[in-house]
Amino acid sequence: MVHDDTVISANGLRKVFGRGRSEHVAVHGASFTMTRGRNLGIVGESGSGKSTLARMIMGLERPTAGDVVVCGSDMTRPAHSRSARRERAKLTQMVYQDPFGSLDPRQPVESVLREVLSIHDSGDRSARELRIAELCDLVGLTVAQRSRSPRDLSGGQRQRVAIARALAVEPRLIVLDEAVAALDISIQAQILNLLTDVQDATGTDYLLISHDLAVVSHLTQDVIVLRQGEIVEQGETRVVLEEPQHRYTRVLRDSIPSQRWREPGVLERIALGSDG
Ligand SMILES: Nc1ncnc2c1ncn2[C@@H]1O[C@H](COP(=O)(O)OP(=O)(O)OP(=O)(O)O)[C@@H](O)[C@H]1O
Repeated sequence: MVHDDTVISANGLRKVFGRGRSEHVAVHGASFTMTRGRNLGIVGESGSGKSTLARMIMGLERPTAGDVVVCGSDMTRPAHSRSARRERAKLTQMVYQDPFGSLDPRQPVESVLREVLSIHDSGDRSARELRIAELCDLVGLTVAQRSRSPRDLSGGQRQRVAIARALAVEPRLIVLDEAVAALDISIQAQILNLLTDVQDATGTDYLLISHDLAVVSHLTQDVIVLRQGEIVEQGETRVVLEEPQHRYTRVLRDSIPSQRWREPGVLERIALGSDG
């Protein structure tokens, strides 16, 4: 049964690519629930099916079997009409590892946001300009940075633009697909802190795909562990990381050289420059 506070309800989600001898099962019957106010992490090594699972949740990949409902909307069916696609965009937005996945390198930041707002927002021109300023303030882009294009910004600034672009639509859920993986550790910490502030301000929930358990433990309350397309463990992030029940989770956890995910607040300390 789907409750009002259910953000994602996935039942037996399965994805098979190719046919015959080239058939590959990327996701084997994944079932789980994500609840409002509890960010969910999906962890697993490269090729374990994290992005395929996320793409099915967003309605970008059609499942071979099973179904997924996001905030009451069935994402299994293709969204053919423009209004259906617009409705879907208001449910979920994605922030990628490479911001150029959602940004034109040459389009100035303000123009990116203006375009998104004009598609999704019925407000007038002056309301849109106010909203652009509000979004840039929220993600910490200076006035000078707003008139630049993404190719003239740093990696961290570009990720701020990608986050502002996602927020412009006021989605119920933001999917962060390795969104901080390409950033230096101190910039990574700044963006994670920004994501926490944005969540406090907007109430958007996050689905976080990451191979980095420090990032997962910083931002999520619940976690799913994927191995070769199968969920081998799921539960509260703290419990799963502290007391993994599955051997694969232990291997993932122990493969982090410094075990730094254990230290509460380690990312904040790095961001503040007080971590040795
Ligand atoms: N369009 C596709 N056609 C065929 N195989 C695919 C396709 N997309 C993904 N796969 C395969 O499905 C498996 C899961 O891929 P997926 O990208 O979901 O993994 P991932 O866990 O996100 O990996 P990474 O962390 O490296 O991004 C991989 O073996 C991949 O090669």
